Amino acid sequence: MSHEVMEQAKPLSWRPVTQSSALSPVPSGARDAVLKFYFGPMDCGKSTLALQMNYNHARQGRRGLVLTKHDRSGGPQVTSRIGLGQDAVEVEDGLDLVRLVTSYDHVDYLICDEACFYSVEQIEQLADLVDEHGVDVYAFGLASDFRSVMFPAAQRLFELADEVCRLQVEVLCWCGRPGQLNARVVGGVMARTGEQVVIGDTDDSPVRYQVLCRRHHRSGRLDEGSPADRPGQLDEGSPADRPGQLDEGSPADRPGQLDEGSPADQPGRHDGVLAPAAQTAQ
Ligand SMILES: Nc1ncnc2c1ncn2[C@@H]1O[C@H](COP(=O)(O)OP(=O)(O)O)[C@@H](O)[C@H]1O
Ligand SMILES: Cc1cn([C@H]2C[C@H](O)[C@@H](COP(=O)(O)O)O2)c(=O)[nH]c1=O
Repeated sequence: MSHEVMEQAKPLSWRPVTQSSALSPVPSGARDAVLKFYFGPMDCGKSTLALQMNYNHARQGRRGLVLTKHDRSGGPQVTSRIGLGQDAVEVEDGLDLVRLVTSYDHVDYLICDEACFYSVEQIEQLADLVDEHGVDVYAFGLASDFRSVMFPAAQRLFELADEVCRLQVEVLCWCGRPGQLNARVVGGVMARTGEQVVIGDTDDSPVRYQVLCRRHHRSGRLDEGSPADRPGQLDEGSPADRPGQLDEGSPADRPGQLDEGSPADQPGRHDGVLAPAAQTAQ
């Protein structure tokens, strides 16, 4: 273990258990270790839950490490929009997580925020830590990017985790449906191509992210007033465009009934930053 890694690896969480706690102390190795992945769109409370879980494990006398990569704050920390924060180990490219953890005396659990940005190799190392070292791993992150394509690390977590859990704290699309996917909005237009990783927020920056339901992520409609940005997609006038207003006759209402000719009908087809949809809405 290099000196540099040891320097990074300070944030070991542990608190003496006190009588006033409602939570019982938990002995190390009380059960099989687990790999859990909590996912959801931006702003759905992933980092908040990560910090809460760290707090609870630590106050039950367990020793944990908090890891992150590319937190919006720019520092090696986990920050939540609700105002909580905690120093963390930055998971640099090439950091060996097994070596990191085994350089400590004893670690019961890991909190891994922004796990979607880790390498696939690092996800394998997390599984090794669970299976061979009895360390509980709680990973948090986006499942998919702005194109609705899975991050490689998230995909590996879906494949390997003992449990995956979709978080939803009523982060809604503008239409009222549950927010599921993140749009990247560049100069007011939804991007369909670009770098997979661009750190940002859901504020009103020139490059920002917006949480949408699947329907409006696919059609590219960013608000009630804007028409869809893809040919053949639903627009404001369509009865199928609001929850509870589904029109049985509309081809877009049913999985498997989509019109093959429409680019938006084919998952995985992302044809560039589309023109604002005045040109394309029906
Ligand atoms: N002032 C506030 N009061 C209550 N909850 C808040 C406040 N600010 C933010 N939140 C909560 O924090 C959530 C975002 O949490 P955060 O952990 O930053 O999300 P994520 O890591 O998934 O992007 C929001 O959905 C909201 O529930
Ligand atoms: C969709 C998407 C997001 N990102 C970045 C933007 C933010 O910095 C993080 C997500 O943070 P949060 O804790 O979930 O709010 O991911 C990205 O780089 N690429 C994308 O496609």
